[in-house]
Amino acid sequence: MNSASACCWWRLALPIADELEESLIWKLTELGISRIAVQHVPEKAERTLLAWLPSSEWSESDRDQLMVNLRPLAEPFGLQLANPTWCEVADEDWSLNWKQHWQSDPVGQRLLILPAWLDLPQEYADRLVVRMDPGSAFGTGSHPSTRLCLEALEKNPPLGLRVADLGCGSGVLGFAALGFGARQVLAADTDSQAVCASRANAELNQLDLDRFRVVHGSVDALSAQLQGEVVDLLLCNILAPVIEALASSFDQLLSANGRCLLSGLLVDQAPRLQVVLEALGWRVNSLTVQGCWGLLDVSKR
Ligand SMILES: C[S@@+](CC[C@H](N)C(=O)[O-])C[C@H]1O[C@@H](n2cnc3c(N)ncnc32)[C@H](O)[C@@H]1O
Repeated sequence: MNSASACCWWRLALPIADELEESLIWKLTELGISRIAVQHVPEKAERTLLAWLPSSEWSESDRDQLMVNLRPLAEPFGLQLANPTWCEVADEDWSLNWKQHWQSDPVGQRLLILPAWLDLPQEYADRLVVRMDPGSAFGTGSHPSTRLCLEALEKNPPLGLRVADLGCGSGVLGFAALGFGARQVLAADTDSQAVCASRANAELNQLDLDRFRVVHGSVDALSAQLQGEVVDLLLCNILAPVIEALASSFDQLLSANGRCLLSGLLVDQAPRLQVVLEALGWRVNSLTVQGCWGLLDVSKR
């Protein structure tokens, strides 16, 4: 094996069954791995989960341990994980891979997520187009937790609202919110690559700073940007334990009638999160489910 180098990545390639895709992506994200792609090969009816890990941070024993952590996820489905293939690749491999496998993606009835390098397909000419070049940030719109938010925004458009997007990734939720009528979006992410990707995508969608602004950090960074003002809607697609840890600070960001769309939780985690949120004084309006993922719509009481 090559020695680890700071500019290279370990690329994991793991053939998977359809039903394992969501829980494996969830587990990888929980373990701090956000550079993930799934290759679909329709003619072969199979898919391969790809993940990129910085070589300098993942020793051979760390990678073995990662597989030990992933294997139990197949058990509830009566499946076994295939053997992974690891290879060391250069930085550009990540984005090249996206470009090969990412297609225009209609979401709901009105939205189209369109990769930056593709032309608008004629059949979607009447859709609201969000152009994206996700770089290495999560958020192509294809993950169920993202789709749940996008569909909720379409169903209940944030007309004239000021919106915050916490954990913005590539910025996709904020751009869709603006497309569905939001007045302004303030976004934040703790991953500096996500901040860069969101800025680049804002430019791609020709949004100026009055409408879309992104900052590095979390709730505190949003608060600092707001300078005592508030938003009407908070979008937060992060994992349940993170939402749980941050929930007590959401209140300061929101207006008296404020609402939150909280995604990134597994359906099994919803009851616990609901109890935590209610204890903090939030009213849970609905739980929407897609596969094993859930979205909670909550508002101030
Ligand atoms: C699941 S991705 C969601 C990306 C995008 N909003 C979407 O819906 O597709 C979660 C994002 O939250 C960011 N994140 C994780 N913990 C965070 C925190 N405490 N505050 C702000 N961002 C956080 C991650 O860096 C990642 O970009």
